[in-house]
Amino acid sequence: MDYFNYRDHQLFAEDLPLSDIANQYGTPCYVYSRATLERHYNAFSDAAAEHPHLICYAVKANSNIAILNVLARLGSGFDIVSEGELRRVMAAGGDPNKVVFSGVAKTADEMRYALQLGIKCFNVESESELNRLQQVAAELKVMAPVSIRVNPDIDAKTHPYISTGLKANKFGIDINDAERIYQQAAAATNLQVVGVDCHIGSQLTETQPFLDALEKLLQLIDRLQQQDIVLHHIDIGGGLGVRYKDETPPHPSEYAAAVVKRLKDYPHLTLIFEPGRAIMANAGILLTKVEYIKPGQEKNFAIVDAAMNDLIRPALYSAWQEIVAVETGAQHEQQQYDVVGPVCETGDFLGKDRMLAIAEGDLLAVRSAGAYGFTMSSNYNSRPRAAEVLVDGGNCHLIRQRELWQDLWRGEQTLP
Ligand SMILES: Cc1ncc(COP(=O)(O)O)c(C=O)c1O
Ligand SMILES: N[C@@H](CCCC[NH3+])C(=O)O
Repeated sequence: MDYFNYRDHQLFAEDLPLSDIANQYGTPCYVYSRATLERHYNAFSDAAAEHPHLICYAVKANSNIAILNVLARLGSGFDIVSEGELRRVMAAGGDPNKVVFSGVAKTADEMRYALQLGIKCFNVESESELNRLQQVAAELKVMAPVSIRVNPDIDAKTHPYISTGLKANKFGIDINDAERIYQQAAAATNLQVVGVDCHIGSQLTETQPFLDALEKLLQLIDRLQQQDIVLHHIDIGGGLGVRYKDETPPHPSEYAAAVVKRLKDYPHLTLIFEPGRAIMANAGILLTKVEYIKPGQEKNFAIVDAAMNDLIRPALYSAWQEIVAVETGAQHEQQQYDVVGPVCETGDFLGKDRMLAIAEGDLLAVRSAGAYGFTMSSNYNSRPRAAEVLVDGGNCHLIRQRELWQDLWRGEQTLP
């Protein structure tokens, strides 16, 4: 259920027809629904209400500062993976004290910036990173809050490119080494052990792998407690999947409730979630226009003005996202199309073998595009990046203007 629904054969975003948005802002254009993202956030926080918790929205899913600001107003914290993301959180009015810093390659400069702001904790992913953090914190004469991101070696049963909790993945510290690293952290002069963290993958459609990872983390917490290393929070990462086609992931409230239930004997442990996709994917669509219809012997192509540079998920993961006509009133013949973009790559498609009743000039909406859509977009083929708008009831706000031609070569120079 979302706020992108048809009224009289016209697809709306909340109370606005998408065709009006296309007229005003042009295409391709990302359109987000404030009510949808707020509802998703609240589903997590309501279900976890009885346990101390913090939702740290994963900024990488959609990092527009208007989106971050909406979440910050709800009390959200943020999971970041770079100084750029942290700077966005600050620009959006986020609270640095609710920021957790993940990522396998934090630089000394990034650590310095985050320490000066006073973030909640560093999710440390290797022994070398721990040593570097100690050194940087010592230089600044501060204590760095540390949580070890453990790799629990659990199969998230998702696409291999987005599975992160297996021994073969680059993420986190092997759970079997974790105790030793915690002892090292506890003994360090400028590190303060505050928590434990894991993130086993993205687009998970079952609760069980999360509960299996949680179990391993709790066992580790118990072992650490026996060594007088007491943790204040447990961060179980993000990764909850959404319905793109016919997947049946648990609802955020069901998932959060299952986790909270398991933590009832750990009332002192604050529970942290790092959801990205579950909050944003179905809160956004990519609006695009059919430029040409190109019939063929083997395939019909609907060539649209959005491309893999705008939305790379189909090209990168063979991801399936629903594509629908924005207006369904006209009596065009229904045909099977590959919906493709203008980029010079055979892999440039948004969807294959889709039944659509459309004509040139019609608008299409690619659904479930609010997460890992704009943030993974590029300027390939010198295509300015799309506009982004946020719909709030009957109002529409331009939250990122379409890039201008001169943005394409900003910072470049010809030889003297
Ligand atoms: C450390 C970390 N936390 C949270 C997320 C958010 O994941 P998702 O969008 O699947 O909820 C990711 C990305 O997978 C991540 O790498
Ligand atoms: N970008 C991926 C998910 C990767 C998650 C990042 N840790 C996607 O679109 O599905």
